[in-house]
Amino acid sequence: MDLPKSRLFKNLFHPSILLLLALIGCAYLGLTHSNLETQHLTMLVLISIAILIILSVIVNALFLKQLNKINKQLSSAINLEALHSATIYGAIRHYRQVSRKVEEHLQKSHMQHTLLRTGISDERERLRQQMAQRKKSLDYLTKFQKLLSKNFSELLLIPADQVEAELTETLGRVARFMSIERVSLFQYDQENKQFVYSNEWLEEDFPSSHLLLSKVTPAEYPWWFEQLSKGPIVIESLEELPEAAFPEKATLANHRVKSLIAMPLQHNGGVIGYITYDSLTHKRQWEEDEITLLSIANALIVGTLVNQQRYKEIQNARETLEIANKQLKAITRTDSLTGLANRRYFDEMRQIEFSRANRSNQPLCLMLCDLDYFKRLNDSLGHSAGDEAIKAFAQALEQVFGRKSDLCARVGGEEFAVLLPETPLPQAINLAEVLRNSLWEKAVPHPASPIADRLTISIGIATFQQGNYERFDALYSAADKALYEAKSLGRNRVIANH
Ligand SMILES: Nc1nc2c(ncn2[C@@H]2O[C@H](COP(=O)(O)OP(=O)(O)OP(=O)(O)O)[C@@H](O)[C@H]2O)c(=O)[nH]1
Repeated sequence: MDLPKSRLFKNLFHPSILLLLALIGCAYLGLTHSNLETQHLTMLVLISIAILIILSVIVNALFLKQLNKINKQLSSAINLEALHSATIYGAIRHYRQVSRKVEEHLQKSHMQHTLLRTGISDERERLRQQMAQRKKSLDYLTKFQKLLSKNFSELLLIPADQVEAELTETLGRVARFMSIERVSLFQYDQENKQFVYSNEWLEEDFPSSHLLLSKVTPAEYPWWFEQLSKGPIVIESLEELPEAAFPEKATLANHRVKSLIAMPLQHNGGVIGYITYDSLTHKRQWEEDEITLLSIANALIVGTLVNQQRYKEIQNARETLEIANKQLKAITRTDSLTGLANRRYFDEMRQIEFSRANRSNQPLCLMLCDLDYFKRLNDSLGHSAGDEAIKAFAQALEQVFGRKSDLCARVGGEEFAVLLPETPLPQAINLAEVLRNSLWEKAVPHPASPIADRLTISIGIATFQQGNYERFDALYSAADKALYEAKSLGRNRVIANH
């Protein structure tokens, strides 16, 4: 390999060459211009220098050999074409190349390392944010879970007649927690085969679903009800609805719904209702855990509604039973032909009224009425005409005795009794006359009567006052006695037992 001229020139002034030249000069002067002793000393120095030079050449050769070896190793290490240099210069040049490549490699590695470090710190930041987000979401879900379990378990415990209002409040609490603006509950109406709005909670100033839609039939929204039969409907945006859901899309848009969750209320394998949780202000990405928690809440709502339904059924049954009891009681107290009180009820009431009159020291009048020659009416006009005549007299009784406290009863075939609490005798006699005239005015035909062309009545009256009778039976006997007297005196009259 040829050295460039500049390097050749530089090498001529290398210190070792200059030193060699200085030594040769000194040797020449020592050998030519000195005595024998000095010449010997000079020779000794020259021989020493020669040995040193030989040693230096050997060391140099060994160094070069070693250098070549390292050179080969480095070349193969960095995948360069193997260089073979016999000179230090070649080796150094090669080393520079190698070191440049090594430096480039290191720089590249450093850059990669820097990039890697940046990547790791980005990833760490991403993970940190992800963890913070997850923690936030977990906190939210934990609070949500607490809210649901507290509110809905309370709902199961409150009396069924208070559930209606409390359920709306509970749904409102859930809505506020989820930051949504409307929750609506629709329940299945078995009779009309439709879902009917039953409860709704609304954030202020937001439109009610109920005003737009109070009942929904599966025939109108087949897609909706098919989805509900499978599970919750989760809509993040109305745009994602399939074509088959066009009526639903139109209705939801009309209801200003941006996103919603609809939870079916399932019981005994059927859908008994559903709840819609509507976001009206913005599109929502619902969390899967939110839906899971709402499903748990749903089970509690179903339990509440089923309880409430049972309560209503029991209430209805109780009311029906009460009505039936009242009817039964009325039947047992009423005379079927006239609708007046019957003998049994009269017997129940007479003692009560007698005791009351006794206690309050108020007069109590008893009026006994008996239709005149009634057997003859039956015989002449027939039994049904007799029944009609009895009914006509019952009507007259009801017209004359309008006070609630007055008790008119049919106590025998054609015998009637009237109990008049807090009624003095003269007033009772007047009323009896009014009654007698009222029957006369009705002109119920009685062709077989020997005293008139129509049905007439005989009335006997007795009054309990100031303890004049010890027992009701005595009062009754007195009235009966007066009636007997009215009959004896020719009938169609009023007789009072004074
Ligand atoms: N049609 C009809 N007749 C009845 C009913 N209950 C009783 N009677 C009849 O009423 C009649 C009562 O007759 P009596 O007790 O002899 O008295 P009367 O014929 O009214 O004669 P006086 O009372 O003396 O005026 C009987 O013939 C009974 O059969 C009834 O529910 N319907």
